[in-house]
Amino acid sequence: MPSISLANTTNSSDSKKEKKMKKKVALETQEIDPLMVANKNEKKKEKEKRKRKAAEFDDDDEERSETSSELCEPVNLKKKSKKDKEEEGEEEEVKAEDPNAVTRFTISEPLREALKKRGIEALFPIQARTFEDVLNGCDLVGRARTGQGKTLAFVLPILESLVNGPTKASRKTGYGRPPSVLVLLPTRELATQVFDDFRVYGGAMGLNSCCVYGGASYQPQEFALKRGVDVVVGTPGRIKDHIEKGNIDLSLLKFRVLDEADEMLRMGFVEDVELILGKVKDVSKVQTLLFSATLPSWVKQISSKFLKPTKKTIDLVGNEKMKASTNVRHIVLPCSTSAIPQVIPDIIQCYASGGRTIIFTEKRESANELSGLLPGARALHGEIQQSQREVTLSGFRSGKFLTLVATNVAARGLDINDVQLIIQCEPPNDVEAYIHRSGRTGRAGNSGVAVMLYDPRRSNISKIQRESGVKFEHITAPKAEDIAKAAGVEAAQTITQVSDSVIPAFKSAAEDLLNTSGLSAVELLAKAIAKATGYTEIKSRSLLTSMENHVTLLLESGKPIFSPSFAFSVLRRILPEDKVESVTGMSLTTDGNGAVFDVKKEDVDTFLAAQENAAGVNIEVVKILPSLQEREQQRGRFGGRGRGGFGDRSGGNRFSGGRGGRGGGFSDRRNSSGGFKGRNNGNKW
Ligand SMILES: Nc1ncnc2c1ncn2[C@@H]1O[C@H](COP(=O)(O)OP(=O)(O)OP(=O)(O)O)[C@@H](O)[C@H]1O
Repeated sequence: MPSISLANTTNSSDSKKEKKMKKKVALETQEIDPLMVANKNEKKKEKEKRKRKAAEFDDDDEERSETSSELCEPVNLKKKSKKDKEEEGEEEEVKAEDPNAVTRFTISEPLREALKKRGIEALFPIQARTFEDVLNGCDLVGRARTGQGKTLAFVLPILESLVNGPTKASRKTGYGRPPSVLVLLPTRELATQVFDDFRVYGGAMGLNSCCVYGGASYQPQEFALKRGVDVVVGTPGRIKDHIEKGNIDLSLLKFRVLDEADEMLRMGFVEDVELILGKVKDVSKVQTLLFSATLPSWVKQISSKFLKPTKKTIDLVGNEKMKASTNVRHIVLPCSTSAIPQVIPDIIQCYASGGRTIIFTEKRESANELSGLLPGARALHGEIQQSQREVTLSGFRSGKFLTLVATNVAARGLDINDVQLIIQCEPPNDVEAYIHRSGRTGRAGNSGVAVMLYDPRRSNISKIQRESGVKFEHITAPKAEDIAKAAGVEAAQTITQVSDSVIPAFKSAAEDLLNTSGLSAVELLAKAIAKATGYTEIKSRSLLTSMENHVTLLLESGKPIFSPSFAFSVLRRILPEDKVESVTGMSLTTDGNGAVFDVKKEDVDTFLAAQENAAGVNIEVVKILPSLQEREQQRGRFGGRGRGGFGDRSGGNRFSGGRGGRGGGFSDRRNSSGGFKGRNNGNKW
């Protein structure tokens, strides 16, 4: 059990109080302060910035985006004249000063109203940059960082085109009409989310949409399709099934959209996608749009197969070094597998600002296991029944619980309000996964925090750093005392809210305690608060593996240490075998002159005293974790006596301490699926 219990089943009014309290704590506890206070202040600034952001056109972006526009003649897109604006009144005029104001685009009144209801009065850059091209009939590849509004970048111009624009004339209406728009997405959750945008904004324009995905029953989907819809949103497998059953007729299709295209293709949907796109007889009459935050080069090659040669590319990331969200604090924290369940509640306490947290694991079993260990958390992965997945996601969205433990099934596209913190239990296999996972926070101009846990001996964070352009902040696990302080202030606040009416009932017990305990009233109250927070024992954490009641030591032998086995041999010369055996996490320092490792707190004195047994050997307690060599640098050096396996302290469950076994699942990346193959439940999420 974690030593700190989390009250993460609060409702939204509680969460407001929580946030207030956290700010107070932040001002009182120095280690945590800068993060929280900065977060809050940043948020305020972010809000103001967000307004400005929508208005910004980056000249560099202009240069970065390639365009080829021969076939794309502008239609009906003149900006409003001064006279028009005068007629619409002063308020409209002020908004129109914003170059990305909705009023400056060919967006009709009902759509404008629907946007306004959702608080959108200006387009984000990717939307502003692609709007005219899509409305003009261009095929388009669109790329912008996570959370920058790529969905509306295709939804808005498509709707305008269908209702008032170039595709209006040839669009069929009435009962049994075939769809005009087909949107393909990799996951059901994402399909539902994008469908919701089409439902709301399309509904405002008098257009009908339906959503089709595997795991749900066919009948309602068939019924909707037969009745006739304008927009079909769904996952490739189920859409293919409907096409083959004759439920979807693509003969009058005007738009096809591949959202999160790289993921769809990576998941093994290539054949389904090709088959679906191949069903369109006359491709010259169909516009194809492809959007993602990540477009690996192999996707660009594939896109040239599906999109016209005259396609436009609007790439707001381009060759910029930073590919991940710039609104997110990207943090790494060393942590052994067995310490993960204990460390996560502390990270949430310090970095979630009372908001939602998504924790990513590599495997489904790990998501199940971890969600069982974290109070109030729920799991989401591909093996969970669709109906339950929907319940879980909607519970998370509505704030019924604040911690979601998910596999990559939640990495892409999910847009959930107030996700403040992302925790990745280990570095993902590819940089795209890092970019999308961390992008579940810091959306639409808000700020967020992404913490990635790693084992220095096994993980390679510099590859992700290099490829994503992220400059990671290195921290160690929040200190127990700070967490206790934070939790204590929260509990104290809760106690003051307890009704005075309970006092008479508990007064005599309190008096007895005061008279017999030998403690002062303040000391007793401190214990009561500790009990209330579930934090009855202060445990120290090691800097290297974040394990409770362990201490990180540095070994130097007066000459370079080339391998962990050499470090072990030095220890063996000066310490009994059982003490050497108890060492965990042996890692080499980047300068090659030392090795750091964890020992049990009660063994620290033995290790420090042992240095007297050999000249030139120095052992000391580490105050600040030095820079460590990564897996690549240490590869092949862990041979010595089979030591150094990641799971060497994993026992019964994959998170708890104890010896024996690699632990599998959570800890062993070599057991992981190594790819997302197959459709629907065929993938390993
Ligand atoms: N013009 C706008 N003004 C304010 N908010 C907006 C605007 N456009 C989109 N949003 C909001 O921004 C959030 C992120 O949008 P969206 O999910 O489309 O991002 P995305 O770029 O597709 O992200 P990802 O790459 O993670 O899928 C949504 O909550 C959306 O409602």
